[in-house]
Amino acid sequence: MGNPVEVIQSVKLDDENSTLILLDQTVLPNETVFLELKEMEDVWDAIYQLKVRGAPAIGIAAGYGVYLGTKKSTADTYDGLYEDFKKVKEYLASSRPTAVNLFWALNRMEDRFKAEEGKTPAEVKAALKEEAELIRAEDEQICESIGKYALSVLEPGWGILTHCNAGTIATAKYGTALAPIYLGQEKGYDFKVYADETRPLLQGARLTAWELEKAGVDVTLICDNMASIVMKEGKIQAVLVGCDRVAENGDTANKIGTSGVAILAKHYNIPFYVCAPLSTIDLECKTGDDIHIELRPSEEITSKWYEKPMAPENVKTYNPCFDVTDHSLITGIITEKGIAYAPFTESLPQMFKK
Ligand SMILES: CSC[C@H]1O[C@H](OP(=O)(O)O)[C@H](O)[C@@H]1O
Repeated sequence: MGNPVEVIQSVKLDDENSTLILLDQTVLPNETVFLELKEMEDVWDAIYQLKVRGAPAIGIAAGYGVYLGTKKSTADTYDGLYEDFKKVKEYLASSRPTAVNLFWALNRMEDRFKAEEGKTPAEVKAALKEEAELIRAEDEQICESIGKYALSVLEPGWGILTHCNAGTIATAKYGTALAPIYLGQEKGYDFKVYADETRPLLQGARLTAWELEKAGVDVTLICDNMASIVMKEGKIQAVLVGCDRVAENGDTANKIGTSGVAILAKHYNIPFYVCAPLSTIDLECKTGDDIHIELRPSEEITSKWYEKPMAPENVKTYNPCFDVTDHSLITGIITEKGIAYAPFTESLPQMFKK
């Protein structure tokens, strides 16, 4: 039986060489390639191209990225360094709009910068490195805690459907939606995971199936249009998904197709859980209508995975890469502080007070 915790760490800092090391998730499962990035333009591109992806992993990469970008500054005053810091922060913030962890991490790094007011540039840079390392280290503990809370609503031997990839490579370790799978495996829970391939970028086929097979977990890959039949046939006892931004009322933005899975789960009376670190919950967003949904290039639909385009050249396309699952379709939102149940406008803020 494999050991999930040995699954590759997807974001690392090589401070000695001022380098951000990223597992390139766009070439998995066929190649395992680590990118060594020194320039902010390359970090921006890695986030935009989903070379690093998954809300928590994006936040961790942004924390290290803004540290490395600020480390390059030659400013010899606190204020001068702050001007350079803000330029890097604003640049990285423009890479992708939906996953709140990007902005949460960058804002947390700015708060730490401000907490160091009056210090020398060298001292501030050291503090930024420390904060970026804390973001990563905390994420490991957060995901493990989400996994433990999730196990409290699952039974050994259950069929679990998941969408996209909210696994260990999308976080510091364990993942969010996959955390209970890994923790359950260590306890002999013998979950049977059904992974939606998740068109158009196939995070489920390329990443979740790869991660879980590598860890020795029972995983079955299905096309997105098969979610209904596996539920109807009684193969699924729970749905677990990740998230990119949770609004105060519980409306949740996650990979495109998630809301359809939630509607199916409601129809078949199957519990549907969102696994959400508090860093992905945005109480400033009152409802899902306030969440900016990223639109992506047409080629991801028409040609990215094929030697020749599989659609008429220049056909009109629409490629929103997230959708919003209405809070009424969500059984519970599993955080590192506990499970929030409806009414989420009351239960979610309570999670931040624990
Ligand atoms: C714990 S990963 C959360 C979330 O991020 C993924 O989006 P993307 O692959 O575009 O970065 C997906 O929606 C996951 O559920």
